[in-house]
Amino acid sequence: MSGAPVLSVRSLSRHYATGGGLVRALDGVSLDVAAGELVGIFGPSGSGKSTFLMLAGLLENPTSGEVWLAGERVSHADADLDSLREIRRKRIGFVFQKANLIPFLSAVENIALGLELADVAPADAHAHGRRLLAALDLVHRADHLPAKLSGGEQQRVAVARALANAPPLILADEPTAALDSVRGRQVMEIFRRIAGTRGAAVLVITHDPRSTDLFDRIVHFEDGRICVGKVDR
Ligand SMILES: Nc1ncnc2c1ncn2[C@@H]1O[C@H](COP(=O)(O)OP(=O)(O)OP(=O)(O)O)[C@@H](O)[C@H]1O
Repeated sequence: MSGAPVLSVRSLSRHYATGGGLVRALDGVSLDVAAGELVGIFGPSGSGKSTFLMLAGLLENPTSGEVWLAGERVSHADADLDSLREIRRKRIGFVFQKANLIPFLSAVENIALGLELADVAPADAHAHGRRLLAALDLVHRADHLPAKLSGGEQQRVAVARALANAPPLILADEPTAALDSVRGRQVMEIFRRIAGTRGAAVLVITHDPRSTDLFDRIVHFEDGRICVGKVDR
């Protein structure tokens, strides 16, 4: 459906039954994110940010509520996670705190791998990987193994890998937490660029208040909910 938000989350909850009682990790969160939007997710530790990203990213089912992608309901309490794998692979790019690159593959091979698994010819996958690395000022490191790259370079490779199949939705969970402020800023600026030039919807969980100027919108989580009154800057 054209015009629909890239991501629409409706009354999403995730509860865990633990020995100590019911944990309401996420408790009725609704949020729409449009194409081209860069949204920052802030909130104290344990406020439900990562849980939200896992559910929005179709990595877990909610206890209740729904996740819609481009106007299509894809996830709900009874959704079959296995059947969501294909949607996840094609339509969502993930970046986590650690780059988690495959150590015995070069930077460009790390990016190309997912494309090759999706039946892109190896030569095309590698050429595309190099183009992405060039866009992130990293093409001179294309043939290096991850161990030869700095933390910031590894994280940029991870961003390139997430972009490889041009997903309309990028979800990043504290992608700059392991980086110094300069490199962290670089990575955040790349997300800004991706939203602006590729029209991707990008959600980034961060604790770093130094990047707030880059976001179109900031959402604050507290106790598994979005803080009303703090939704927009
Ligand atoms: N599998 C689980 N079982 C029980 N409780 C859980 C589980 N996963 C998360 N929680 C709880 O849900 C709440 C929200 O956790 P979540 O990881 O989403 O918070 P967060 O805001 O991402 O925190 P941080 O900033 O520290 O990463 C926390 O109280 C956490 O302990």
